Amino acid sequence: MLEIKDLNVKLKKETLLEDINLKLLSGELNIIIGPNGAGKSTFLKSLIKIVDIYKGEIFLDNRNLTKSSINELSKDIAYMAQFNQNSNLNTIDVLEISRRKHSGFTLKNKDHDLIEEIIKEFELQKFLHRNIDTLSGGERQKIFLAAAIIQEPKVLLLDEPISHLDPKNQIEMLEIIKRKTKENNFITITVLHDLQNALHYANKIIMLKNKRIIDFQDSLNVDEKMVSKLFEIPCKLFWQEGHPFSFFGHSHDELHKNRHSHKKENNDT
Ligand SMILES: Nc1ncnc2c1ncn2[C@@H]1O[C@H](COP(=O)(O)OP(=O)(O)OP(=O)(O)O)[C@@H](O)[C@H]1O
Repeated sequence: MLEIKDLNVKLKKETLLEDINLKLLSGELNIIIGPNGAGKSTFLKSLIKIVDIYKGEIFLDNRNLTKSSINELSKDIAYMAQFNQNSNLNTIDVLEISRRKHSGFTLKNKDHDLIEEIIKEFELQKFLHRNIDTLSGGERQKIFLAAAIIQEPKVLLLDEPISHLDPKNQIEMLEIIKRKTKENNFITITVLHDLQNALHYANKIIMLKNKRIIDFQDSLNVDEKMVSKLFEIPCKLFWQEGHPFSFFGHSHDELHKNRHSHKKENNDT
């Protein structure tokens, strides 16, 4: 279990996170949703100490991580950033370097087997010896996701891991994240802007707004009122055959009415 107690983050005089309290379970996918600038990325960064914690404590399986350095934390926590930096490395180098965080400098046969497995799972064969700086945004995002998962961490932190992917790749990556979380008992925390995918794949939804957690729910219990309050826009939400559908504040003004009737006329002729 990852237990976060009264976590506060300040940058100079500005408070970026206030009184965050959470208990997150192994084997569960927790998805953070919330408006731009709410503090979602800052929260992930505070757990891996890219930003300093001003107040509060973090416990992993009752071990106090609050005073651990980034290097110590990276044995237990893998982090995929929202914006990938250029690195001038080939894909295979990125995967091998990531696996070393788990197994130490000398990789064994079983590490190479796992790397092979991940390459197939993420369909990275074509890019193995390509410099990742030359790859597309989506290709790169898949590699960094594979690199985070291959560390087999206790805690997996993913900041908008599918933002550059097409719909098929988005679904495939979310399926992999969910399955690996369960199989490997990861405590996964993912930031996502897509509400439908968040509700479909998450075990738990963390709602972050104005530096605070305003709700923490089983994804099946999330309702329209909570989402409308979070994003300050009317939201319609319904489930069909196990799939959530959401619509945000569409206005039905003259402009839209004209557009719809125009479309209907075209279809009629
Ligand atoms: N290094 C920094 N210096 C100044 N302000 C910062 C810094 N890092 C973050 N902030 C501010 O803290 C707030 C939270 O930022 P954060 O990136 O955590 O938001 P977010 O919820 O991830 O937003 P988004 O959905 O837009 O990615 C923002 O107002 C941001 O401008």
